[in-house]
Amino acid sequence: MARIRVAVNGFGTIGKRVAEAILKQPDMELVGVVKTKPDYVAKHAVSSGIPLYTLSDRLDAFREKNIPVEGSLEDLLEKVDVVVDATPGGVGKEYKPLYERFGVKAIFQGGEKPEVAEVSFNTLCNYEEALGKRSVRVVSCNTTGLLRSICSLSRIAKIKKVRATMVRRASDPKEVKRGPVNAIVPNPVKLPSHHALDVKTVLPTLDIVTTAVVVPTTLMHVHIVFAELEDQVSREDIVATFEQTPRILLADASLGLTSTADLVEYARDLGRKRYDIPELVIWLDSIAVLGREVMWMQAVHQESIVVPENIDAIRAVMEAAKSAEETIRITDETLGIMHGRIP
Ligand SMILES: NC(=O)C1=CN([C@@H]2O[C@H](COP(=O)(O)OP(=O)(O)OC[C@H]3O[C@@H](n4cnc5c(N)ncnc54)[C@H](O)[C@@H]3O)[C@@H](O)[C@H]2O)C=CC1
Ligand SMILES: O=C(OP(=O)(O)O)[C@H](O)COP(=O)(O)O
Repeated sequence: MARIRVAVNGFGTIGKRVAEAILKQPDMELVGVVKTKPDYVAKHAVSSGIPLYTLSDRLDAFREKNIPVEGSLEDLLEKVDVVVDATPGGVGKEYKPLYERFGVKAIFQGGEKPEVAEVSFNTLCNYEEALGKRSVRVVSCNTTGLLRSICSLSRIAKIKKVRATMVRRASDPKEVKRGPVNAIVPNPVKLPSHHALDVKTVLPTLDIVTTAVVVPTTLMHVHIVFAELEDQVSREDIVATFEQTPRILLADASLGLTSTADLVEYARDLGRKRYDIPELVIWLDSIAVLGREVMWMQAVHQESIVVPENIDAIRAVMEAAKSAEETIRITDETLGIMHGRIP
């Protein structure tokens, strides 16, 4: 069968990771990526063999810097079946009419409003809703983390309600203009935070409320989650469910995995590129059951958690895998994504 021809528009934190993940898929071809700036990232992409394109009014800027480009975004869209839009939040919607004009299916990111796409997406929760769609929005990193654990828990229990607090990282490591440097910032002060609404774009009937603060770290987000279940479920069953769910790792604090810094150090020890952790990490010791209430703490590596979902979304819109299980098997094997306990 012919491989799915894919473009990536926007080659930043998410775009470069998704592009590299596409290169590892047996059923996909990375036809090219679009960069706006003729900088070191563009030069490195070229030297890594990634075909580079730019916006039509930027071609000269690349030539002036002697960075070879294959053509414009429009040239690239002529050649592909799917575009992954990884431009900054809100920019993707500006491109939507162009993608439609070229008859190219589009995967958008969580920084876009839900209306940008026909469906908001998380593989474990609603893979089949995205089958054959023209546009899909992969929800943002915090929402992806919440959805993974909620949909895992839903396998063994009916969830009555979820209340969760997001402790958000201040910026990604490469960003130099964001803060706070020395404060904890309610985000927003007026409750609730937007994350629950985003979860509801995938699970519309779930009773969920979220709050958030931003803290001075770049490594990962941390969530403190409380769920009330319709029936009582044992801690053992909850641990077993998380343990058996793809893309969830359980971290054992008694082995020293007590913070996001330890998780990142472990990813470094694994030799993972950019210390990426596309798995959701749940602290084993934090999982507690009080009657029908369950609580746990989980960590989200914001730069990489949505990468596997982007790959699955490509398969979904092209109907190249009929079920979540089928796409997860390929994506997780090719990207080395684990589940179970660390280590
Ligand atoms: N960084 C994160 O933690 C996460 C980000 N997201 C979402 O992913 C999307 C992308 O975010 P990041 O990768 O973090 O942003 P980024 O700023 O790292 O990357 C965006 C890239 O798009 C380029 N760009 C800017 N304007 C463009 C245009 N008009 N056409 C083509 N390219 C353009 C920028 O130069 C940059 O290379 C956003 O919707 C964001 O909300 C989702 C999950 C996590
Ligand atoms: O935390 C994130 O999004 P989310 O809180 O909407 O899930 C992403 O990392 C992007 O966050 P940003 O808008 O602080 O760059």
